[in-house]
Amino acid sequence: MSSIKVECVLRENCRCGESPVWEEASSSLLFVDISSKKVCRWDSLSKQVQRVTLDAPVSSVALRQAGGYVATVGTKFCALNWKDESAVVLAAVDKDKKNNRFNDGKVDPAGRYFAGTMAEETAPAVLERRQGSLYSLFPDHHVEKYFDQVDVSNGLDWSLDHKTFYYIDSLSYSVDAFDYDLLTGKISNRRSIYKMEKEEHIPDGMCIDTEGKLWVACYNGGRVIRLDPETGKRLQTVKLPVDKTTSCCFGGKDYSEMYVTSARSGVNPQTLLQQPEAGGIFKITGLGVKGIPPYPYAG
Ligand SMILES: O=C(O)[C@H](O)[C@@H](O)[C@H](O)[C@H](O)CO
Ligand SMILES: [Zn+2]
Repeated sequence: MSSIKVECVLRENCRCGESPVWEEASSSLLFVDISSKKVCRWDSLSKQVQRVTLDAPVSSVALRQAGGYVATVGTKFCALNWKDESAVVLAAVDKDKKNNRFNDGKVDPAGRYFAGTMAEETAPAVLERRQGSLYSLFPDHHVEKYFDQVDVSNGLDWSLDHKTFYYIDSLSYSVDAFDYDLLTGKISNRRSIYKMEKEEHIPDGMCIDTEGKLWVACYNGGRVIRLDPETGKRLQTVKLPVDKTTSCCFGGKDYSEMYVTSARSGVNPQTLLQQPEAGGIFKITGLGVKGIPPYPYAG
């Protein structure tokens, strides 16, 4: 008997909600609205939202060990001071690609901030292809580039033993794995561990659970799917009441709840009537599996 419950906890009307991150210290969910250039923090206790608007599309946010946050803003890795709403540039990438911006990002278990880029879209999933690259910002603020030729750099996470890096380039319709060397931050041996089914549409954001299984938000698919990276099999599908589900993370008490972001951009007017919560933040309870706390950026 399933007791899975999906509820819209915040009707934020995000144009492109992304990068949900649980901040345990404040019982809050951080997320971004990329095209609105906003970082948001939803307090799960008071239900209040604080919003900080930056001067360029902000595609991911992460905790910072020193306090405050880091975010990918335009093509820059930035430190974000929440109180005075200021962003300080730590490093810039893709300087020769004026039409590029960062997309999804996440911190690795050693405190490096990984994020990839893409060409700006003219419509959802319509863009100049192979313009993106994957980077990471080390704690000393130097940047390493892993590879280029990326279409839409998206979901990423690490296995529980830190020996595998999982990565999604959305338009490949594949979830990939690499061997990961935590000590050096190097990746190698790329392979696909899951190919999307037609009705699952585009793989977007991703997170891992305490059993080492991957959860992938399916853009246009209105669902999150649970994958076994060892067997390459889909284990579970949880449907949401909006099509453009963009990313997911665990949070809440003991990381037993899942939070899912969504997008409103590109949803046509008729669909919006049936999906008024498009662009909202959803909470899934009763999954029976937990997540792990996000790693903070160590620099
Ligand atoms: O949310 C993101 O990661 C991108 O910025 C979005 O624009 C969509 O996911 C993309 O269109 C699907 O490929
Ligand atoms: Zn994404």
